[in-house]
Amino acid sequence: MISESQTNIKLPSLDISKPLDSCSLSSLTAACSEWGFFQITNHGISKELYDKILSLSKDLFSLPSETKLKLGPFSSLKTYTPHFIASPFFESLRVSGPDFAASAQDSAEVLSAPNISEFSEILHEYGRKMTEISKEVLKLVLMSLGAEFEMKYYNSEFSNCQGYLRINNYAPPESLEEEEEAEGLGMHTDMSCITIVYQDEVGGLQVKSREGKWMDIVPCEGTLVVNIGDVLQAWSNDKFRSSEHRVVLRKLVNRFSLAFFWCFEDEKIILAPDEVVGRENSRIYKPFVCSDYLKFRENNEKGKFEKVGFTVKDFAGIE
Ligand SMILES: O=C(O)CCC(=O)C(=O)O
Ligand SMILES: [Fe+2]
Repeated sequence: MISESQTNIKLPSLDISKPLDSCSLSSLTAACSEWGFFQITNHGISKELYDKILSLSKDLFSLPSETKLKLGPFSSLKTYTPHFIASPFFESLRVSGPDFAASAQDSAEVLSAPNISEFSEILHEYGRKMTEISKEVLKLVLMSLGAEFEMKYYNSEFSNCQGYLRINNYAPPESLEEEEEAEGLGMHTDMSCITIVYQDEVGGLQVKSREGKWMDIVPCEGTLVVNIGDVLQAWSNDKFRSSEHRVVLRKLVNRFSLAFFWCFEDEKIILAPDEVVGRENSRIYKPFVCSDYLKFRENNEKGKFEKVGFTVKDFAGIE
């Protein structure tokens, strides 16, 4: 169990329904390099949509473990991560794009879920919307390097990105005392380009500062949390930071989140363009194939999320 002092951080909140002014862009630049986290508003995902996914997903998560394990690590679909893999208090269902409807339907059918077509339709809608949001947000992140970077590199480097969603269900141990916390999801970095999280009002998401202090990312209604992943950190030659983060749970409070990962295609060769590195800086990473890094992480983690020492720098960093 954890007991450390935490502090809140104030991340910029960008209204993505209108063009960003130069002030917002510079706060985005600062947030991407300092925290690797920022927030977005006016994204078009309604609370109703989230609540519908929550209610349908709760039905699935409340099925008996034997049923859910039909989608478990040893089944053919492998869309379900049971308790005790990432943490004892975490389970998750993966819905993959680009055909989110088909992916959701396949899992729901295996579970003989009660509302298969509703589940499939609602995830189609969420996946489609998050795909559009991810593209827009990635463009903004590139613009934060300078206006020309989006024009130059968005189409050539990022147009084959793909998304997948993790529906995360957290339940703290019953034995937890009043002031105690449990790790719902251990410290890790994401392997994506960017991740967009819809967290509920419970809170518990924390990011590690450069000084090693855990900081709370306090939920705010209507606001999604965006973070930079490892492959974008490498592509940006460390101009953007893929920060370690985790989720802590408090007594008797369940938590539910939707994490959407926007990733390079498997065969993508990740290499920071010279212009991104900049003449005055040296190159930090060797070129690498995206799926080789994902395999490196999987093999080294033995099913776990975290483990320091297996970062993109360990994998492709130039000494
Ligand atoms: O549940 C959350 O808020 C974050 C989840 C997360 O970090 C992840 O799934 O990678
Ligand atoms: Fe994460």
